[in-house]
Amino acid sequence: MVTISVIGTGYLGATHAAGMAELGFDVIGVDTDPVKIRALAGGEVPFHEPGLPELLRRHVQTGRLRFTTSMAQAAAEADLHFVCVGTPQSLTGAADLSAVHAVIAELAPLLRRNALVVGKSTVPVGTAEQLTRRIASLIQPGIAVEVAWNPEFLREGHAVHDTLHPNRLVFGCAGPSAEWLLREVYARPIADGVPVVVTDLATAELVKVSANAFLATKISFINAMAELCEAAGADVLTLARALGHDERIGAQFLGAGLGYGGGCLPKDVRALIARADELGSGESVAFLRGVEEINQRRRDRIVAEALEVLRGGPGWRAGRVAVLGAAFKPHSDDVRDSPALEVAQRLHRAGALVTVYDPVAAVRARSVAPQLRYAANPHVACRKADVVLHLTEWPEFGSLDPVRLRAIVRNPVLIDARNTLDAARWLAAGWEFRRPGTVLPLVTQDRVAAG
Ligand SMILES: NC(=O)c1ccc[n+]([C@@H]2O[C@H](COP(=O)([O-])OP(=O)(O)OC[C@H]3O[C@@H](n4cnc5c(N)ncnc54)[C@H](O)[C@@H]3O)[C@@H](O)[C@H]2O)c1
Ligand SMILES: O=c1ccn([C@@H]2O[C@H](COP(=O)(O)OP(=O)(O)O[C@H]3O[C@H](CO)[C@@H](O)[C@H](O)[C@H]3O)[C@@H](O)[C@H]2O)c(=O)[nH]1
Repeated sequence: MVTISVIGTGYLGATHAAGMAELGFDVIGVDTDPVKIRALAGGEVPFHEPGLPELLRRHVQTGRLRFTTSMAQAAAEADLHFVCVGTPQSLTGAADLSAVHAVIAELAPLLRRNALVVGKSTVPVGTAEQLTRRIASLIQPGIAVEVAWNPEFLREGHAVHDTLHPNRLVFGCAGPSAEWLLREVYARPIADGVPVVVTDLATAELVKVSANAFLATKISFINAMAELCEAAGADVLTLARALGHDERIGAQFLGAGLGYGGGCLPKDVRALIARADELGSGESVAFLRGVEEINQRRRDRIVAEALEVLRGGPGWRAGRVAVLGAAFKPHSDDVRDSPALEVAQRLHRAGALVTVYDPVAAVRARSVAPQLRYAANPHVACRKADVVLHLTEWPEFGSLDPVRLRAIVRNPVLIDARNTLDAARWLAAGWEFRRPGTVLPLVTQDRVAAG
């Protein structure tokens, strides 16, 4: 059985390493961050991901899953190396590939036996071919090292499930031996019926970014419709439900609200635009600039609405804003390009006293936005608030008691920027309930039969 290394043990790599151990392989996780490696080796996941601590601990205890900062150890022991390092946005909008190149520069000269290097990081099309040439120039004579691309589609907050039960596997291969080895690694999900798409390196790289660009487009489409609904007095929630019943459209990713954020969709859309420009194909993806603009307008919209409430209310001089949610989405503590945190920071810059509550992301949020106040629970966050903003749809916000909260705030105005709260409950408790792009329950035109 092959031994696997997973290089880069962040959100993707730590989950993938534990997933590979669950599939029965001996796995070595490698990272340059000694603090992260110490935590993982001790069975601690340094971020919030449901189900991952249990999986990690189980396999650290069996000894099947080990962690090290030593690339030499990974090179010596593993036959297959998954590259899972970050590819953040650079100043130009293009992907910053320095970590990927650093891995190859360190790993390739250390290899003493044939190996398969499998990219999982999200990269611009053409990267794998470039790395193939680079590896060939760095390896010892007499050994064969192949490059394959196996993009990852996991969602944060559902990462363990998505790793063990992906909805498809994509293998970008330059030759048959890579495909054979990848089929061995994923034998269990393949036996469970997960479809496999085997293709060339470039197509595999492009599948990943185009999937994210498509998801971003779907979100911006429904947010554009929300703008139109607002202008026309129509209801985007009903519109989305009616659209979603059409199987050709599908109900997922039609959640209108504050728009997309996180460590993937925003940067991958920008990187795709940048790469298409480099390839002389900028025109083909010109619409993605519109997708981005719509997404940015959602944040602008909520900031403007909160300021409007503050200006009209009693506490404008040092208006108090309660922000519910800091993570870019629920079930994650990731605050990379978080719409919630951007709105909170912009209101702070505008002079408001902003207090944020998030069930798990407060520590990370504080490290990037220390100027904001953080509360230990939603009730403390809402104390004397002039406006309450619902910016990340954590399930616990759905069970807040609007009657109790009304007694705590100074001005009972709630902006539900994620469109998931039960408007009727808040209205019945005497709140001014705002939900851009929607018609509030008493006058709803929804005639779609329940179910
Ligand atoms: N987060 C996700 O949900 C997700 C899902 C699919 C794909 N991806 C893609 O996976 C890649 C990683 O994303 P992430 O969210 O896990 O990022 P991350 O920042 O959480 O993790 C990256 C890790 O790589 C490590 N690293 C950097 N340079 C290194 C080096 N030279 N050697 C070894 N380790 C090194 C960092 O210390 C860090 O722990 C990105 O390309 C991302 O687009 C992420
Ligand atoms: O209807 C929706 C669905 C999502 N979002 C927002 O879109 C963002 C991204 O959500 P999601 O895609 O669930 O989160 P990620 O964990 O970033 O996952 C995306 O990015 C990963 C990294 O590339 C990919 O692997 C996944 O397939 C892809 O869904 C979040 O801010 C959500 O709040 C909406 O606004 N409306």
